[in-house]
Amino acid sequence: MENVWQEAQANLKKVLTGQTYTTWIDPLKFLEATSDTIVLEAPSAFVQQWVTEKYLSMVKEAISAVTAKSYQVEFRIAEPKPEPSPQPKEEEVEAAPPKAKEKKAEYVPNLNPKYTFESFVCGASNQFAYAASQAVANKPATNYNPLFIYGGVGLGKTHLVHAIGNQILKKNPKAKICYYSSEKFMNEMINSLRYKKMDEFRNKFRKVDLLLIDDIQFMAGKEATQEEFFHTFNALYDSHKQIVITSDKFPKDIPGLEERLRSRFEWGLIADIQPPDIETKVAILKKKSDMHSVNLPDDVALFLAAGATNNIRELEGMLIRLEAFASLTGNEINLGMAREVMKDIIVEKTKEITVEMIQKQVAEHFRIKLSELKSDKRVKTLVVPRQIAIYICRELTKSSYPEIGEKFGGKDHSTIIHSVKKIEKQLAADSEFRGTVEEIKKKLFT
Ligand SMILES: Nc1ncnc2c1ncn2[C@@H]1O[C@H](COP(=O)(O)OP(=O)(O)OP(=O)(O)O)[C@@H](O)[C@H]1O
Repeated sequence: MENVWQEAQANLKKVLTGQTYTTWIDPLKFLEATSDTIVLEAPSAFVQQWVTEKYLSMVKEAISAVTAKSYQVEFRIAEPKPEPSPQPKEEEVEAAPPKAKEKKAEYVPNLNPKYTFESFVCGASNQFAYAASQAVANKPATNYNPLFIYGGVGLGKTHLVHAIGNQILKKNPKAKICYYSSEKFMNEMINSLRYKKMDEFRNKFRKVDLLLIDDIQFMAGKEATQEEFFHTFNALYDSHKQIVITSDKFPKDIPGLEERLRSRFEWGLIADIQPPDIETKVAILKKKSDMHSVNLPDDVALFLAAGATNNIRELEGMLIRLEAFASLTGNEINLGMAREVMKDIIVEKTKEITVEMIQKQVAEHFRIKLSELKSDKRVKTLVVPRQIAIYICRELTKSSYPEIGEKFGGKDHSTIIHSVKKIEKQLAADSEFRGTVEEIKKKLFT
């Protein structure tokens, strides 16, 4: 299987820019494979996170192109070297004076600069967590300490936590900020125990201004880690330093979390992130495509948002797949391309939409009878809805012009073509009209 990964890498090299390949794909090493999963080693949690977010679907596709079978891809972070990661070189020099050590690299903030408040789309589902994060970033360790953000997978917890860090860093470039996943906290603690460096480990965390701990639920059941974290928490809290914690669950619902930690997590503010509504998903897609300087038409954004799960990471994966396809083929993104590229991913939703559903939705929207919509009556109040319905049928179903004509009271295909052209023209010229058509389509998808 190692060969498979090498071949997949070679294929990815052909489609990615040199820098992207060298930075993200080349460092991934094959570790092992089962009948349905390939495990790769990432050199750091950051690389793992980035690849998962940006290139996972491409990686999976590259593997399945070689094996003709689809595999899950899992990552393992490379074992930390005996010296803890943020300042390995410093720590090798045992004799170096402690102050010099601390100044140099102890608090190099491992924040993703792209995760900022500006790049975060605020909607009804995440408004509370967003506002709480901004409050903390503007006045750390004042009102909301700790800030505990919880929500389902891929809903933006990590993004918000980095945004807090980035914002604080912007105001105070010397701020000592430490972002750790609870897993990394545990691994580093184990290593420090093993190499008798616990004092260093403790000091590092206890001197920070802002401690960001992601996915605290992984500490569940790990008593020694919780004990250590408990002391870190107390030390920081007592010296009025801000702590931000994320989890996939409310503190009370994390099994195997010690009571004393749980109660501390409830001392500050607990803010939840709910699954996004369709408008927020569309807004996120539009923002991400703008950031990539890619033109994503509204109807395509709506199609992706309606077909995606609530996990924004998956939504981003779809966008990246589409962008990659458009760039590799040299074509503009449009709805037809999106349906083709997503056909294995968004199967259900596209199949569901039928001519009958569209007719019903349009008739309801314009408050006319279904029989009137299909009739030959030439009054404007019927002609426009009819043409809109025909246009949407052509766009969202696989029906041919004659088939659509048949379902609109036996109209011939030239009438159908004329209707589609008419609507296309009006869509290009009239934004209010575009809004009406989008609204009808949105109702069909939801
Ligand atoms: N509201 C949003 N606006 C812009 N991007 C978002 C938003 N919510 C999530 N994302 C993006 O979705 C991706 C996944 O988000 P993130 O990693 O923060 O989720 P998470 O809740 O921490 O997931 P996990 O539970 O797996 O740790 C990131 O690329 C992030 O930028």
